[in-house]
Amino acid sequence: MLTVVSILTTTALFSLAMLLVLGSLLRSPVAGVREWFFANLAMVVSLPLLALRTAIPDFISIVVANVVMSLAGAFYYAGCARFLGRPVPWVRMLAGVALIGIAMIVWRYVDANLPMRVVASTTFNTIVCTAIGVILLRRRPRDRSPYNFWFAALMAFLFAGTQMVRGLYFMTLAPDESLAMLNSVWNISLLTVGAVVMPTLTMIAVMMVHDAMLAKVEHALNHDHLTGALTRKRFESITRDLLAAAQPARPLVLLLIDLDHFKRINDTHGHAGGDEVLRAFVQMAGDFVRPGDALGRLGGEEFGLLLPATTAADAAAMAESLRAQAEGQVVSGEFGSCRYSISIGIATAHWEDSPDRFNARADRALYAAKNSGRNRVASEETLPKLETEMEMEMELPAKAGRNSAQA
Ligand SMILES: Nc1nc2c(ncn2[C@@H]2O[C@H](COP(=O)(O)OP(=O)(O)OP(=O)(O)O)[C@@H](O)[C@H]2O)c(=O)[nH]1
Repeated sequence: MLTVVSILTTTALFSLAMLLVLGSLLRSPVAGVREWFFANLAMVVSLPLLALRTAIPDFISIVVANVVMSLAGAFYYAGCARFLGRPVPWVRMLAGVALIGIAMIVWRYVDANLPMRVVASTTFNTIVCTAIGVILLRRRPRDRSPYNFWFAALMAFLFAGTQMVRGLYFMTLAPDESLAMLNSVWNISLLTVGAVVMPTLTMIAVMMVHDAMLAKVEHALNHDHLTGALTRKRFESITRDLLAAAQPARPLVLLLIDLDHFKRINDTHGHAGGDEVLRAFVQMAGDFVRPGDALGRLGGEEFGLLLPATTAADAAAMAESLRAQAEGQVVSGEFGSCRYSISIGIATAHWEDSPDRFNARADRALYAAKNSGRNRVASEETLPKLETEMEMEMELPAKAGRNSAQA
């Protein structure tokens, strides 16, 4: 038969297992793991102390055990806050834990009252668990699957609910110190629900940590480490998707952007100076990127900007303003300071375009922009029409050829 001791012992063993799992994640760079680890450690310490009631001094099994158990809730909340990049209200939480300690001392040594001790600890748990559910739902990252966050929040609300009901139930009992009231069917049922919730919350925390690590890996795979722009592979995959979805009413435009005379910048300011210019350009271009647009680094100093649902006229205006902004930008750093300019080729997707052909048409425009003196914008639509693929291939020299021809 289930007793308070058997429930506390089982939960302590669950928490120990989760502690070991969290231990394996302590070295991960994800914020919050350390606090969740301490939350479980507090559970592992406090539950046996509660279970040892009558076998050890009351001060340990009542005051210390309840304070440490309250710390578990506070640490769990702190883990969530840190995981979500929010400040941890340590002062308020530790004040709450101190109040629990005072309540335990008063209702054990001044006015012995077991029901009021249960009410005090369940009130604290209800508040902390509600706060956990709220922060998880309100602050969850919008670019990740909401599943873990809803799951954890529902568990936190379930725990808050059972704690509240348990507190209300004990409020109806007469002041007493008889442990028999702990073994009532009501208390055992509510404790059983509570017993699965804390280890489950930790399991979800582990799922959230894995998801956060996956997000970091995905970000590293899809973004160029120097500039933060999308990688060429990711950019090409977005191009394919957007091309497939493009319609005459929602034209797709590609800007191919190349920094002018970048070799000279490297030669004058060193490779580190060149890197700084690349970073500054992407940061500046980021201000032009609207939700749904995609900016990728396609090679050394060549970038692509995809503009879905954009007319050729709007794209040309954006390109011109980007060019003017680059021309006016002064990049400074340890290397000194320098100016740079960009050339831009524009192409609007045709319904029959393959990604390669779309790119080649924008590249043709970029070549025209470079050829006519650099620091310009050229649109493929304004160039003489080419009839065949072969003509396009002949028209487009390899980039190296283009550069040497223009140097
Ligand atoms: N600093 C830095 N330089 C790079 C990077 N990737 C490529 N480069 C340099 O970029 C330069 C590109 O030179 P070119 O292709 O000749 O082009 P360009 O000098 O910009 O000439 P145009 O494009 O014709 O205006 C080369 O010197 C590469 O070494 C990078 O990540 N950092």
